[in-house]
Amino acid sequence: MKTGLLAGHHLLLHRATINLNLSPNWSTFQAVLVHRAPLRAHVHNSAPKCAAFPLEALHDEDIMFGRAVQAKAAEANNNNNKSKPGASSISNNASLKQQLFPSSSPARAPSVGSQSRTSSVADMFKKPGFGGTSSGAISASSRPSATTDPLTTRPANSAPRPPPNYGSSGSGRAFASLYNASDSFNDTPDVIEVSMQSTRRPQHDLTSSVYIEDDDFSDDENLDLDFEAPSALPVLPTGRISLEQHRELQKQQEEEVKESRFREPPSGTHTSVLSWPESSPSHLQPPKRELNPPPNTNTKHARLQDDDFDFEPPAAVKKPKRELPWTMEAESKEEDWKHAEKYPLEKSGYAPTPESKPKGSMLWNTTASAVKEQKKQLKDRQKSSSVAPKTEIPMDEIKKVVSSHLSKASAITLSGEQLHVKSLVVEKGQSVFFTGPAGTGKSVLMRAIISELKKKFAREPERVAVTASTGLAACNIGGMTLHSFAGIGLGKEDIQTLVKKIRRNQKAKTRWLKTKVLIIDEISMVDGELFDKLSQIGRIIRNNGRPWGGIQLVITGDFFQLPPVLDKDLNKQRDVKFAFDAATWNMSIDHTIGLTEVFRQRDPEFAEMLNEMRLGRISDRTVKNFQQLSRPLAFDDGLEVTELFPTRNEVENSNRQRLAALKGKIYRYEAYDTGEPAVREKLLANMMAPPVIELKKDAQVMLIKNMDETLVNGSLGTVVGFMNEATFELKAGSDFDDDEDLDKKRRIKAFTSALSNAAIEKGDNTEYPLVRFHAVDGTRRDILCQPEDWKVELPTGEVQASRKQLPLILAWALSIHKAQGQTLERVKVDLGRVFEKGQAYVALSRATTQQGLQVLRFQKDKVMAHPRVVSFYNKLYSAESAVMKRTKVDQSITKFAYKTPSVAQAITKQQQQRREVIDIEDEEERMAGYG
Ligand SMILES: Nc1ncnc2c1ncn2[C@@H]1O[C@H](COP(=O)(O)OP(=O)(O)OP(=O)(O)O)[C@@H](O)[C@H]1O
Repeated sequence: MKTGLLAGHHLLLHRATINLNLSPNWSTFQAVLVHRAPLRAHVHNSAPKCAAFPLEALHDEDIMFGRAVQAKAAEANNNNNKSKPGASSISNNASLKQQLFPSSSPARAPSVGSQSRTSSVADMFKKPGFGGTSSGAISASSRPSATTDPLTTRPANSAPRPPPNYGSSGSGRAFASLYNASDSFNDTPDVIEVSMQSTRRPQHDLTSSVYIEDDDFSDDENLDLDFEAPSALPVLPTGRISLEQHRELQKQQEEEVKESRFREPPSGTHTSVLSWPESSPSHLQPPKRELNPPPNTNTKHARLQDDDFDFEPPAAVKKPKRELPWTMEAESKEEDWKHAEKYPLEKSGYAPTPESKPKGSMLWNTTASAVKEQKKQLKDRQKSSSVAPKTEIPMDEIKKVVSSHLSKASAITLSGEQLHVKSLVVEKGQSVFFTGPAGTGKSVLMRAIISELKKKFAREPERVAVTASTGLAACNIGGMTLHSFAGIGLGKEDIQTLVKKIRRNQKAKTRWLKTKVLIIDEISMVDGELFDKLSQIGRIIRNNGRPWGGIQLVITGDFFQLPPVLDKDLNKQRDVKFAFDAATWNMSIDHTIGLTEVFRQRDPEFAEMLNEMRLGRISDRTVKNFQQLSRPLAFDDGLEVTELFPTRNEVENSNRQRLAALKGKIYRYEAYDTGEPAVREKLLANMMAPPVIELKKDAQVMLIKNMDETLVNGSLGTVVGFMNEATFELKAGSDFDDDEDLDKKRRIKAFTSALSNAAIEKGDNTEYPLVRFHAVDGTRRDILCQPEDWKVELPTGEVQASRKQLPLILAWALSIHKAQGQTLERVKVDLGRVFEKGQAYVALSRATTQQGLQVLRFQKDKVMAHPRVVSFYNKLYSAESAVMKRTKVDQSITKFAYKTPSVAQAITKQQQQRREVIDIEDEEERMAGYG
């Protein structure tokens, strides 16, 4: 239905651009027209290449870019203050604060942010490349490649870009690398309320400005309709209603439908708010009274996700059930059980009080087999009542109690700088790159952002695309790889071919069109060429001249960690190209933010040692300290040391030996794979979940799927036993704290016993590992690990292979690659075989303390930082420091970052280090030696 609407809108657009004498009643058309207007304007101005511009001549897109900016410039020029050079430099100072490391001064962010955005627009327009007047405080040279040819990049190892001119500021060089904010790329408002005669639109005569080519209609559906649901959607009745009430309601709705169908639009105006594309006319009416608001179910089962209980349809839609779950089997729908199987406690979500039976189940309406079934149920119920208490238990209460018992893990509270980033992304809709040393909470922050964005776009989940550079990292945040998102396969072809490929792939195309926010995790492993390609593809597929076609980017990672994996065949000729080397990097991001508070290592000395490693500037003292960490680790609390190796073979050997050394029965779990046998094996070869996993009691394991906020991919645990689901529920029900309400204990115990019986009767007696996890917030949680699904999607979007397996791997040993992103309390690293830049830093920075770290064969020259990465961060830090000096915000930063004395100390040290970095001009040269 939606597709039909999309195509319809677009068709109207074409009609409109040819002939403006269109019916004014089509509000949706107006919105589309406005949305597309800048593009059409461009099409006119670069007319002869209308259809071919994105594919044949990339520099034409710059023109498009320029045109879009020009339109904005007209607005900006109206504001004299902003366009005067003096005013520009003042606002640049302000914008500098905001854009460099705005996390440093969150309190100032809102006002400064708005100022900076305004000034940056003005500056942007003044660039010669954009066709505006050119006396801006930022010279065009600050972004030479952007204004001439966005895809022409300088050679990987060439000299840094020429420093921009910031007037009197001596620190402008750094500013260049960070100067990203630009209002010229602002999103048009989501709800567009505009007249056809709007003066805000560019002064183009649309009737004569458009060249329509034969194939111009071929991508009619390629519209990004940024609809916003009307503010007043009807609320479905959620409580029980009488038959009369129901009839009354129905009548009322029918009348409304009739009315709205024949209602004439107000005459003399072409302005109207977009309607929800899939809504019936009645949806445009104010909401009906809510008869019975749904119960507020905030508590969760330990294994449930945030919104698990949101699946429940309103009571008026889904028939409330009075029977306890184990008596419902015969009549429950397949979906109910699927869901219940996944989340056992969902079974308890039934209303306890009798409900009037639906028509079909009345006695006089019932078939003989149904009567038989009812008798059976009655019998079952009587049987259960020998276990369950006589009085029926309110299931909501049970659910609440069980959940509160099981989810004891408390959520992490975000720090000030993390909150600031979240607000920039979620509330202000800015494109942000947040970075920082290992352990500064980038992943935690990203998870929080994703969760907020999912809430924000709850009605249109497809608006948020969660991706990461590698499958492993993607798995970590519940997303897909950037390649999969884009539908480009390996992405080796040129842009033109890739665009064709995507257009043939309906799912990928839809993803590109629907996505409003694109999350990219572990950016350090994204190739710069790929970044540029995707930015261009976004512009083409979405028919939008802004970078990435106007998609908001949320990017994180630390370029000092693992670099992109080079394709041995294709990239023999060139050095690694980081995402920040991409020609479109600066223009794609509004804010670059450095997180400074290290959470993983609370010991300032250790944090400093790691920071030296990160920068590749290791003092003799630090070398000595690391060498002293070669002693063996010994603990008697059951948690074993995790060994990190550079290669997979080393990892497998180590795990095999450790398992063999354990006594006890082996439990073997074979994966259930699907897919064409010919390709299945290959596709599933790199999957984190192994084809077979053998476990024993006391085996050390790592969770490879996210369960909730604190039990995440990477959580380490120990197998404490094996049991079936029913036994586990029984344990959960009986194993309460002493201070729990006795009555509740009794109820839960009764409930879980009954559940246990039901499961056994169902014949589900498989024993799964019960794992005691060490959650990321420091709590311990016992989880019965049952099989989960992993899927491999082809670029066509089809699932080509899947695997069902326990979400566990043996974790005495891990590869450094797999360990990226993890926090480990006991780590042993042998640096002897480290071969990649950033590898040693990733490995050692997994540890939380020196006491929990053993390092073998530490050599200074094994610790390599890429010189261009060093240079990139030098610019960030020196730019930030310049702002700090100029605005004297040091004190506020210290205050802002202050948490505990030890952390404050660490922060102060980091600040000192940052200032040191400013003065190491020759450091880059020294670093080049590592190349
Ligand atoms: N606001 C916070 N309060 C308390 N602990 C936090 C906070 N943010 C992160 N942490 C903890 O710090 C540790 C590191 O967090 P996280 O893995 O998100 O860091 P990171 O920057 O992604 O590290 P890396 O770059 O190594 O992947 C985790 O144990 C996490 O629970």
